[in-house]
Amino acid sequence: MGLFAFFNTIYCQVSAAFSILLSKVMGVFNSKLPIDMTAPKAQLVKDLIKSDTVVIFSKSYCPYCRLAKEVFDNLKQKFTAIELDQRDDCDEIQAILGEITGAKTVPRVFVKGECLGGGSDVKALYDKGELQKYFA
Ligand SMILES: N[C@@H](CCC(=O)N[C@@H](CS)C(=O)NCC(=O)O)C(=O)O
Repeated sequence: MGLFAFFNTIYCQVSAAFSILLSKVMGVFNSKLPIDMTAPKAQLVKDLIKSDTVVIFSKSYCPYCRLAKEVFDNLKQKFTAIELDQRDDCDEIQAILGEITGAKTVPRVFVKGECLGGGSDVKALYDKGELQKYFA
């Protein structure tokens, strides 16, 4: 692993830990931030999930997102990546993904509309030969 990738991974781990900590702290004051799943933004996320066989909600600098993309590249399976860090509605979409999947971290990987989890989850499924079954 190169120096940049190493620090990138550390940065991602810290930002993921910070976001989990923040959500726990918020939880003390506000049991759950309201997310309107009937709002147009939630509908947009649902439409994006259905927009391709494989949809990856990603951040362009995230090593786990790169891992997920590599897995699908290895399978020669095309995917749509939505780079949330390049959008103004990044936080809003992550909150909605949190509501839908139970986690707000990136990547959030969907295959045929089903959330398979994050980068490590997809890699584990690939290593076990289970991911391949979705495209058989
Ligand atoms: N085990 C998870 C780790 C994912 C993770 O730590 N992602 C970081 C970015 S690299 C994250 O979501 N940080 C919080 C954020 O960006 O909002 C996976 O494999 O997907």
